[in-house]
Amino acid sequence: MGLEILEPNTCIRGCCTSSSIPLHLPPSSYTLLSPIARGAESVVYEAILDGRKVAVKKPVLSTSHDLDKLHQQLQLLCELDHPGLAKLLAAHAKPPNYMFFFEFYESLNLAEKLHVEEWSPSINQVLMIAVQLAKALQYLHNLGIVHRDVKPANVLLDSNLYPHLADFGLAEYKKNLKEVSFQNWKSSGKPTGGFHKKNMVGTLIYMAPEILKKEIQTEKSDVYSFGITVNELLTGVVPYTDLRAEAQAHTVLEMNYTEQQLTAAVVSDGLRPALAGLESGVPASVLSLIQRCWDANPQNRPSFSDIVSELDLLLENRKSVKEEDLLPGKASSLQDDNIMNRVNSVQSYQENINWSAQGEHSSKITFNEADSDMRIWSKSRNDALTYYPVISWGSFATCGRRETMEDTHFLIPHMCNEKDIHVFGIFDGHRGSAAAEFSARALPGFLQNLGSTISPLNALLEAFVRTDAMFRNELDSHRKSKRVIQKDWHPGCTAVAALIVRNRLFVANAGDCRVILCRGGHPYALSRDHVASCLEERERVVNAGGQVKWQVDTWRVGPAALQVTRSIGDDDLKPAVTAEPEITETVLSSEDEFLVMASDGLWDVVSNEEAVNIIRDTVKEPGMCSKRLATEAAERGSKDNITVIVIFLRPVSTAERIY
Ligand SMILES: Nc1ncnc2c1ncn2[C@@H]1O[C@H](COP(=O)(O)OP(=O)(O)OP(=O)(O)O)[C@@H](O)[C@H]1O
Ligand SMILES: [Mn+2]
Ligand SMILES: [Mn+2]
Repeated sequence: MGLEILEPNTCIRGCCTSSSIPLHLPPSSYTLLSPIARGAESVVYEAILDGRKVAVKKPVLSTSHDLDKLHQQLQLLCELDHPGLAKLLAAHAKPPNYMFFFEFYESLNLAEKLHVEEWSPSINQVLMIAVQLAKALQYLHNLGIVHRDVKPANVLLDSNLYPHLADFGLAEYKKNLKEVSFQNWKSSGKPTGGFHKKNMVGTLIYMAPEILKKEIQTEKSDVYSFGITVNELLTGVVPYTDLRAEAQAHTVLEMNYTEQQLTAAVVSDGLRPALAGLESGVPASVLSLIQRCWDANPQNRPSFSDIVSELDLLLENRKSVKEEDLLPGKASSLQDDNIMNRVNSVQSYQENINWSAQGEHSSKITFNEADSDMRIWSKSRNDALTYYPVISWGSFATCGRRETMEDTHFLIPHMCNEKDIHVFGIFDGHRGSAAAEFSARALPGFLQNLGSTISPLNALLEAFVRTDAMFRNELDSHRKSKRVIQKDWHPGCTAVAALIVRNRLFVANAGDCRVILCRGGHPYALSRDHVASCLEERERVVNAGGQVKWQVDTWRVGPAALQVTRSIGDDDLKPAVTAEPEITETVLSSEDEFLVMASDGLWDVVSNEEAVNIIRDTVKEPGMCSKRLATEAAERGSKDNITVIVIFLRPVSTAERIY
């Protein structure tokens, strides 16, 4: 088998030539099958060429500039021959159908492999891929070529999971780089991949600061992108998202960063993706290499020949442990497997800790002394004269546009079989859902146990504080028992609880969930948002020894860059980020219509007034009202989890229920 080269083997302009790659093909020699990818600048098809499966890239040509670019890319591709680069087999370089025929790489691109297939490579697999990529880039740089679009989506894997760098759409000779304006770059630097969820900024996240600053780029810009890519391989996390890294959730997440904000943070604040953790078994030398690769100053970044020799040396050392396992595509070395197995089992255990059950259990064991028959908050003598609300309740919770659900809630009407005592709560987790899951069980448990001994207000206060202490305690003991290995994992949650004891309503809040009361048709906030943008809270945090900094777009607390200033958990930020709630007490009367409790996913996009208005024209059924509010918030673009509880405080007429 072999493709015939028809002389003269040049493109129509005569600028591209090759002695080995055919540059025009008779239509009978190939068959286009289905498209496999559609970019802004090309469509890639599966195809058969001379009996063999290939990938055909058909550039979108809309301007003469596109044609110039195509010829430039073809000239470049004709020059290249390296096992780490996607191999050009043939081209059709004549109008009207310009096509590039590439070797077909069957195991997806690295971005899909990591984030769609959720592949987690062993450390040795990462190192193998890194060194092959580095060699391919070293080869390019030696030819004076800068790739300028190094990212996982442009790394194609073959059946052995051996990487091949593809997509030379932005590649340039270094000597021409000065003439390439940022404008050109930007127009083709579009986001890739359907899995690339909403607030991601595509290619931007792999771009070196000097490019973002629109300064002149050098081959060291590829080194930066390489560093980001290798870290993504190790963490499995799309840079600057919390896709799979609970540990960094609040840092960049709340975050719906705009492109400008992210750019500003990368350029001026030195923001980088969360570095892979040592505990995952990554050699420290690799972490240091990644950090040098993404150094803000291009001159401090190593060259690819430095990178290749460092990685080769490292692989050599690991190889001495067990020879044959280092072949590409094969399982990692024994030693590595042991580490990885341990890590994996520990990680899965960590994920498997049932925080809800732990919460339930914790609130029980500490209070076995409490008498379960004791009545909570028993009536005083003149209670007969007071107004009692007649309640109905409902809730709706959705993870919205987020990948994971970190909100939890509980509904406990008629607590301890008391017909006029009810309690409801919402917890909005961050850096994972552990704290929220734990608290949704522990907090009402504590409250019930405390009910027979102290006032409702003090019981709420105590329940918050104890839930927090108990959660941090549990987390600590899991850390000690090595069931939680990520030492830097500090999950937390905000919490709000509404306790109705006959005609008295207590709302306890720590964080940015909110409760409003509709009284006489008007909304009244019964809680205050505890966020660092609130001056009073900021001062409280600072006085308690915490650090508050303006970061990117708002005030944030501590290295974790938390926006909330009170929470359960977050043990890295205690005591400044306190779990002590602010509590309001309201005496209910016949004027009071309903309560709306919700996580910030609602309040970010729906005002108190709007919430009241929406309920006004919704069927008077609390579950429906909750759902309506959450749906409205989602439609308005809330990017967060949304939990809503609606509690009617007086009977609604049948007519109102229907209309
Ligand atoms: N040789 C190949 N074998 C298998 N799949 C391929 C091949 N070439 C490209 N693809 C698939 O098509 C996708 C797009 O290819 P490529 O990056 O070259 O095109 P592009 O239009 O420049 O894309 P981008 O949107 O990244 O600019 C790749 O991510 C890969 O999934
Ligand atoms: Mn691409
Ligand atoms: Mn491209």
